[in-house]
Amino acid sequence: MARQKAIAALNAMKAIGIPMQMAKPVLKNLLKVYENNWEYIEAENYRVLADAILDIQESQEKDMGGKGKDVIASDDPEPCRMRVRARQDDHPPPPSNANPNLAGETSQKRPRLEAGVSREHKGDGPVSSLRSQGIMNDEPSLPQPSFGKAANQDLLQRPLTRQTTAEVVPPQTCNISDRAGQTSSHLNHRQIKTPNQDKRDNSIILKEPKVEPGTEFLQKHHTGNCSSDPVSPKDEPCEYDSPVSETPIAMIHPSQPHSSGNIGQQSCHISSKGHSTLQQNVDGSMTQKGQRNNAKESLPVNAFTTGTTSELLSVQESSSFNVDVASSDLGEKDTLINQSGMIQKMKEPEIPKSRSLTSCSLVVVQPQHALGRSRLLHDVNDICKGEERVRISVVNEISREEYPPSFNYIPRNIVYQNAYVSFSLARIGDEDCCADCFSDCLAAPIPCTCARETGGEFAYTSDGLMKKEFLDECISMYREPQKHHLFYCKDCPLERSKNDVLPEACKGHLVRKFVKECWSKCGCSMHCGNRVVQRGITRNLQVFLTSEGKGWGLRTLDELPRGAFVCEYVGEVLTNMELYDRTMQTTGNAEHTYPVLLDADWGSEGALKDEEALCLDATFYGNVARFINHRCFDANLIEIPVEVETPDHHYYHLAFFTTRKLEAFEELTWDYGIDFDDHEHPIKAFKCRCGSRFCRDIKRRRRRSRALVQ
Ligand SMILES: C[S@@+](CC[C@H](N)C(=O)[O-])C[C@H]1O[C@@H](n2cnc3c(N)ncnc32)[C@H](O)[C@@H]1O
Repeated sequence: MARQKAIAALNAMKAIGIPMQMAKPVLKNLLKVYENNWEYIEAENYRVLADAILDIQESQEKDMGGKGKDVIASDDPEPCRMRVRARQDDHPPPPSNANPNLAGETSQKRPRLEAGVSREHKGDGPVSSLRSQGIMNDEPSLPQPSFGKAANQDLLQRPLTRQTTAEVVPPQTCNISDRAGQTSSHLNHRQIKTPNQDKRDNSIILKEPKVEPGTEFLQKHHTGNCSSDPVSPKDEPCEYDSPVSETPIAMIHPSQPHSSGNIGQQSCHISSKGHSTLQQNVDGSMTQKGQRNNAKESLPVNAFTTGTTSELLSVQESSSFNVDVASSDLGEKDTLINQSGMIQKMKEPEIPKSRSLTSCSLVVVQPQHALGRSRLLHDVNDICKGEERVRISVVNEISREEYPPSFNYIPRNIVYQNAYVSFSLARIGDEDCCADCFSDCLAAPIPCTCARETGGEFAYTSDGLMKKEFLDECISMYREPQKHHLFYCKDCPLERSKNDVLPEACKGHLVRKFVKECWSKCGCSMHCGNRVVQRGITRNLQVFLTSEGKGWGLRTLDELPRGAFVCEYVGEVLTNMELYDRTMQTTGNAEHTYPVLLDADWGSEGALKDEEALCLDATFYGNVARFINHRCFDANLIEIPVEVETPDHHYYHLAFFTTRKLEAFEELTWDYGIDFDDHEHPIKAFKCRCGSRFCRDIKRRRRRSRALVQ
């Protein structure tokens, strides 16, 4: 509840132009001052909050000799403590539950704006916009808090008569705060409840019946006049209790394509010279990545383009390590390439300085236009734009002229901005590599040090599959998390990101099994059997429009054995704080992909800093995994953490392996871990059409129907 209130407050500030980073620490202090009495903070559309921010802004401007109008408060609330003001007695009294220790020091004094400091002349700052919207009046009618010890005392010296609710002007409905619930940060963490999160919430939804080995739910559909006669997923037939009205976002397309041009985005393709990763080429040979690929043309990508999709993209035959870097909406380049070939963003106005650029490997600028717009810019013959070793086609056998919304295809994760992901060789100690190995580690008589994460045994067979025992344990961990170990942070970065003001206690993180692959500092070759995920996609896959109304999906074109690596979940690496900010800014259109929390082994790293609490978001930059639809419980893929370039357990690759043998043309599915029972969640989960007999959503709907009948 407090979290939602905090989000609503921050949203209200945002609506009047006060960035969240500025509002957060002030709100935090206000809550202390008012002892979490939201009534006062919410009154008059968060008037006290806006006033307090203004005070700080004024104070900072004053401290800077009036020069700095655009001072942005850092996360450190220290500056808030710098001023103590006395207000005149024209305001209602403070909350009665204010610090009882100071109750004796009653005074009629109350904090106020400094005499002679007019808020009116502050010109174009957020608060003047507030005032222009009629949200702030000149005459304050509520307690005006100051901050810091002295300020607190000053505030608390007022008569301890609690203001009645009648005296408090109820907050007006702010257009943003209505949406706040829907766009709050925790939505993604909570919407995508991993099983461990389910456990955290004491939910019983994961106590699903275990799938009987070999159980299959066959019902084959023929989807249109597909030349290859694809077989639909082996889903059990499943009735839906009402027609689904929600149009999958993926099916929304610009109604009126315009002529091509470059509206709002330029892109350039830059090699990652600074990286020491190896890449296997299509022909199987290895090249050191990092050479500039001049051959690859930058393709302007924008929301409105004419022409057929296949005409619009030139497909590169060679696999390259390119990164799309977008410039700002204004078209100005706001990226730079540093000497080591890394891409860095030059300006990001709303990110506090305290979250400086760390040793990120790559930095991608968020294409601002991308939020919620569609572009018809896919090569239907290869949605990967030549970035993978295989081509992945797009087929639509259901409707005409509809292709997936545009996104930037990336074959590897890329740091958005603040995430701490360091791929330096120096950080890989002897215990994290097998420098003395040669050729294929799997062929050696004794497993090398790289097998340590998997209990001294390699996780892969010599056929490149996940070993049965390892896979079984991973599946059990995912499907029955209650049987496995949970780690509880003392100060949980995930909770901090959801609510910096009043973080809740850690709900627990599942300590999951890891695979450690050999890498560049190891002595073995790229053909070593302990390198599977880093080779990228090798299976023949296809993006297709599902017939069940789930939007686009991904399927295998060939039979796949159990334990086969299919693809990695690739996206932008974000801190959870960034995800919070991003989600606050995005509209509902961004919901078609699901950020994934990278919290598999937080326990091994002690207290994590915000820049180490990471997640992946494939909404704007991602690979084919962004098309994998959800299936409750008995999905045919499972994601397994794989450590490759860094021994850090806060960053790893999330690799999808098959949980059973798959037929050709079966849809690939993955259990997002959504808790369909989570009614408090600000964002409604989609109506699940997974078709599984264990569907949690169908069960929920059945329960609800039964309850209504009784
Ligand atoms: C990661 S995307 C998967 C790709 C998506 N279908 C598309 O067209 O881009 C997740 C979204 O797909 C849809 N989706 C995934 N699984 C679904 C399911 N089991 N039932 C209904 N919709 C589903 C939902 O709209 C969800 O927000």
